[in-house]
Amino acid sequence: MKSGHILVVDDNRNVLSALRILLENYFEKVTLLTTPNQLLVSLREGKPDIVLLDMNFSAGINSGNEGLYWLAEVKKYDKDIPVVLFTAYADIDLAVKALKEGASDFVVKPWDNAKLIATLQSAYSLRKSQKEIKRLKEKQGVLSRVLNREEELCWGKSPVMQQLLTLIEKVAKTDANILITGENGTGKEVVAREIHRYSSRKEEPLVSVDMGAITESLFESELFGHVKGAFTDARADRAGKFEAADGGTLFLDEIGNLSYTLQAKLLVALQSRHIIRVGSNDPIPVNIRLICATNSNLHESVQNGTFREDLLYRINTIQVEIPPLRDRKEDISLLADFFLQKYASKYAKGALRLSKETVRKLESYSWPGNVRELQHAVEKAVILCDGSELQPSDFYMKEQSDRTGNGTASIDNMSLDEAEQLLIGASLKRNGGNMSAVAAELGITRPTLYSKIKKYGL
Ligand SMILES: Nc1ncnc2c1ncn2[C@@H]1O[C@H](COP(=O)(O)OP(=O)(O)OP(=O)(O)O)[C@@H](O)[C@H]1O
Repeated sequence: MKSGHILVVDDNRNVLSALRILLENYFEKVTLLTTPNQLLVSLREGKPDIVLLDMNFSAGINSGNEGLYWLAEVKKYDKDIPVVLFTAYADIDLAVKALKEGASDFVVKPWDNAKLIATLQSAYSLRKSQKEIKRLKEKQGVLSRVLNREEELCWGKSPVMQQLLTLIEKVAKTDANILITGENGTGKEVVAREIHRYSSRKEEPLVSVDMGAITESLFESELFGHVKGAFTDARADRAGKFEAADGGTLFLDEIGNLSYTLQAKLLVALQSRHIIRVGSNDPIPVNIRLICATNSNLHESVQNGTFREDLLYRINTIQVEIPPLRDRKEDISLLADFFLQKYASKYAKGALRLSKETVRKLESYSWPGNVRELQHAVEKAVILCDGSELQPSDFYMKEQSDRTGNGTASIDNMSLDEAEQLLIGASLKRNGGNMSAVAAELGITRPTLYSKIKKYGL
């Protein structure tokens, strides 16, 4: 099917008639102008996709200056509209000048029909791609505004969290690589989103990759993309997360779980600021701001040879440490109240409050699963409570000894979920939080382990 609108400007009526007959076979609409004086009006009213513009209009003057003048006028009106120039003189200097000034291409008269059509069609394809990119960028802008909308958060009043907030605001404005550390559930991902939201890249995407859930074989394709035919399932070209985050922020969660071999591949991409899609040889430049998070001590991992020192230095220009909830007890009641209001509204429970004894119980618990565990505990209590004041009995927290495997918990009366939770908790403790070791010990994959940790708020 024919598509596209071409505007042809030439003062030779014979040329125009010949072009009309030729071009109408390929384009949906062909507009002809015998003088460039009407060019801007035609651009405004007709909105052509491409312009085919003669270089010389005044009889006897063949300097090409008229063409260059009108080329500049078109570009002033819309810098993206492709302009193909037509000249009777194969003047290479003029062609180079016109291309430098923004012409998409150059055709010499008398023209060869096939070449002229090929030139115009490629200019039209360029126009279509530009329009598509513009449309996608607008869509992405809308989406990122929706996704980056202010999240309802509660930071608490502890000095350590206030300092953390100040640090977040300060570092967000720079392009420095940031390493967020903290136990599971402390809010590392929340902090990464906040840093992105306060940064100059906030209109661009924040792309998260869970390194704990990514398999060794899919790593390169997920991060760097692939070209069609690179492997059996690669049915089309696909961009990876680096490209998706171009202009924005790439958040690599659980970076400590990346194998040594893959760490080297990641480092190459970070150092060169280029990626190469699997199956291709062409480097693609990427402009990303990197934020990583981990619950392990990467300095220790460097010491014991499981994490590359050069990668650590590359990713932690600034380290943001989120303290565990047990070390900021003054925030527990605020957070509990915050989640209480959130879930009371979600589950249409009316006004709810925590009794004094309940607050005491929450504050004296050690919250090994941190904010996530508190959030789950409050949600569960809200769903199950009857009155408007939540009592200690509405909160079921296992003694920490149960979870860590140090105590004398018996599995006789446990559900399958509880036993699983107990086993994972004990293994995590034994292995000092090393996910690979825990997964190996329990005979499950790292992604499975990871999803169970999330599920139980461990
Ligand atoms: N300041 C906060 N205000 C409100 N909710 C929070 C806050 N911090 C964390 N949360 C909530 O706690 C849960 C855990 O947060 P998040 O996923 O950011 O933690 P994490 O440290 O990245 O966890 P993991 O190490 O398991 O990936 C989320 O549901 C999040 O919304």
